[in-house]
Amino acid sequence: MARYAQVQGSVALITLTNPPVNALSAAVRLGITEAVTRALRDPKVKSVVICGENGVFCGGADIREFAKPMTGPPLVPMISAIEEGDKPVVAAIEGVAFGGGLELALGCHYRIAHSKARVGLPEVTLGLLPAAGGTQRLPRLIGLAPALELITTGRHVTAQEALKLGIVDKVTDQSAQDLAIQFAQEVIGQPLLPRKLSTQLTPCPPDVDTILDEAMARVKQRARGAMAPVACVQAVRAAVNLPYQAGMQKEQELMAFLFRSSQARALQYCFFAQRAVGKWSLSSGAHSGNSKPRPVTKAAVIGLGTMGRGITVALVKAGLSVVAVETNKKQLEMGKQMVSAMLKHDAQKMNAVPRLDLLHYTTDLSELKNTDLIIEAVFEDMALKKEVFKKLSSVCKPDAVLCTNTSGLDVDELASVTKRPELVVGMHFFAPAHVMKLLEVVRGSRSSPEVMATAMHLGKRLGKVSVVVGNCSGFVGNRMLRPYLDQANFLLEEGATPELVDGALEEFGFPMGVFKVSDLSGLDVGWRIRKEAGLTGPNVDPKDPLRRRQGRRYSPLPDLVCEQGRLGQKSGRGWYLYDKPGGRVATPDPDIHKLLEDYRVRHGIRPRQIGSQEVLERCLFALINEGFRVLEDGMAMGPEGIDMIYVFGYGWPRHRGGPMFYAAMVGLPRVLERLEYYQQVHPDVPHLQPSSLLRRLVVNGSPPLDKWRDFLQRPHSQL
Ligand SMILES: CCCCCCC[C@H](O)CC(=O)SCCNC(=O)CCNC(=O)[C@H](O)C(C)(C)COP(=O)([O-])OP(=O)([O-])OC[C@H]1O[C@@H](n2cnc3c(N)ncnc32)[C@H](O)[C@@H]1OP(=O)([O-])[O-]
Ligand SMILES: NC(=O)c1ccc[n+]([C@@H]2O[C@H](COP(=O)([O-])OP(=O)(O)OC[C@H]3O[C@@H](n4cnc5c(N)ncnc54)[C@H](O)[C@@H]3O)[C@@H](O)[C@H]2O)c1
Repeated sequence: MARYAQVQGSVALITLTNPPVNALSAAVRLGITEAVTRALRDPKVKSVVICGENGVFCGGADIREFAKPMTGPPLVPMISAIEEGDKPVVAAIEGVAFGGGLELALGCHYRIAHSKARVGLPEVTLGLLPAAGGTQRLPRLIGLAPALELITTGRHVTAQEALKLGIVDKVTDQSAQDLAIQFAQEVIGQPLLPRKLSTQLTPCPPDVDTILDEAMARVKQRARGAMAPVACVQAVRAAVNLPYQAGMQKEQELMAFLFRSSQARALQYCFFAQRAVGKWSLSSGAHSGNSKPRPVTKAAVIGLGTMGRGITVALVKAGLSVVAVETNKKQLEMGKQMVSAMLKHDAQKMNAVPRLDLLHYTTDLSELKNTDLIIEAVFEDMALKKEVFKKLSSVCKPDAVLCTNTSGLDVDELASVTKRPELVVGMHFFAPAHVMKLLEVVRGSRSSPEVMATAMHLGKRLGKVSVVVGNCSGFVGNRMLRPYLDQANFLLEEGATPELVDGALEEFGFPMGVFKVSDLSGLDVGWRIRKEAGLTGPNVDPKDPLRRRQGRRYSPLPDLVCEQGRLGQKSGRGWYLYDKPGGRVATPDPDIHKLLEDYRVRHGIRPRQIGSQEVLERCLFALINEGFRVLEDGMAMGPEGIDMIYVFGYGWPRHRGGPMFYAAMVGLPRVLERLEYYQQVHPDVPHLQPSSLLRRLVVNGSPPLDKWRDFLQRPHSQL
């Protein structure tokens, strides 16, 4: 797990060998410890180089080992032995030096990086802190403020920035290993003490307390209940206020606390779940390993509205040439301007040239003859979309992949109007499409494995977390959102206010509560959908009472709000009041409180005190319950997919792992018991009726989440 060689006569070369990222597993730590001891003891060795195999220095501690009892030599004494030795040790960083990997490099006396390498301390993203001396050595090396920023965000840093910050000593375009071997010979005999970071003081500006206090305020505001960023600041404070050994003690204490936390478990689960969803499989036996994506170099986007613009930007940024088609001349002009502005803005940030040359705009569908893949993003109207798909089917080359960005319409119905239903697939982006990382890849009943592979591969090229989902109304994310929204509205009827509901959800960790999000997206969007579904407007069955639709409880409150012209941020008024149309700062609105009071009087509802616990249980457990139904219906590959959809598309706090992980943490019996309770109180709300999968899991002793698949009656039935 660590290879030892003597090169150039006097240099010991220690190579970490644990593919794919040379994580510091027990065997690697043992290998390094033995190799370093040998090098330090051998009188013929005058200096040492540590590098990693296959162009990767080290991806840090082996995260898989965190769930098991600790074995092998610990990292801290291993790194101390390197630093304390009397021979210069040079780290040759290629690929990445992350987490424990960078901490190992910081224990070395010199660091040389390849120009394409990246370094960083991403432990905070796993609910931890750098606990192999990173919080104590990095501030001593680069100063308080930059160290705080890197450790609390976990940001990856390029070799060039690392050189500027002083994290590495040299950057090369050639082999970092070769340069490190040469360098290791040149520094033999030079004083080592100034290179031993543990012996140095953290350079402190006069306003050190202000910097630390501001950093703490920043992480608390940004982290919304996440513990690791707070602990990171506390550990770095120790690097300023305490001698090295005492600082290390503090680092260990904080790590011990975080290591056992449910937040760390949730974040580490997210790390693996994010990777697991990329490895899709279908019930036919096709999977990511045996299905080849088609080459896509030229793409097209139909409709340059909100979504089309973002999708176009995302495609161009990934280097694809794009034909953008829009029928409405005004929209085309506006789309053009906005796409160019977004590309220029992005390029400016990256110090690059915007690739406007990759774009071609047209109003004519016949210009799509040579495109490999087309993404339709016209209005959410089945008849219109069918017309577009029919045309695409005759205009495009026979093997072109046809994708729809519909939010929830039937992909099979669209496929049925084409001559190539096997080449039709849903690519459901989230707004703004060039920013949001989630992509639902919707499998129609006839979508071929090759087309699934193509959509998933394209998602990866666009930098998305792509999740395969089944073709049901609302797919997975929007389908689960419905019971959540319903519960929020029912809570208003029963006595809550928008700010009470949002407050509880924000306290839980959502960046915005449900009513603030609705104001942001525009209340008319849902209003239009409800009208089309016959839930409000002229198509309502006259026999339905006002608060009942299609046999179940219905809250007309959102419709009443829209009828008053309150459409959300865009009209300056929605569930909240804004300073102007388009304003972003929400303030509670007495008019909404009055509307709610009048409504309750009109319907004879006695308002009651509603607490945060009820808000969370009713909104979140209803959503989770639908998640179990999604699994049961075979619309998702597993709970990991659902969780990644919510973390990357709906603002679910990552440190709570996603709704299904959260249910497992709360305990399935508890979720079931509360759903049963609320269902008794609200028998007219079918969403609260516990799913049979949830019941089955509880009856079977609530197995861990990775075993839930064994309890599905029709695993992967729709995929
Ligand atoms: C009390 C205890 C005291 C401990 C002391 C603390 C020490 C330290 O402070 C803690 C840490 O270092 S925490 C660690 C801090 N480090 C980090 O947070 C870095 C985490 N890693 C990354 O950011 C990315 O993987 C890379 C950028 C390294 C590569 O990206 P890429 O090229 O797109 O590739 P990819 O698809 O991403 O990964 C390929 C495969 O490798 C797998 N794997 C990866 N890293 C792993 C790890 N550390 N481990 C295990 N496995 C790891 C990954 O799951 C995948 O497996 P699969 O079975 O094939 O699916
Ligand atoms: N807005 C969102 O948050 C969001 C999120 C995910 C998915 N979606 C889905 O994406 C699709 C587009 O939504 P949007 O919000 O961008 O709509 P939008 O109203 O902003 O834009 C639709 C555009 O399509 C154009 N168009 C209409 N018919 C056309 C045709 N035949 N050929 C070319 N262009 C045509 C319109 O002129 C308009 O510019 C819908 O299916 C919607 O459900 C929307």
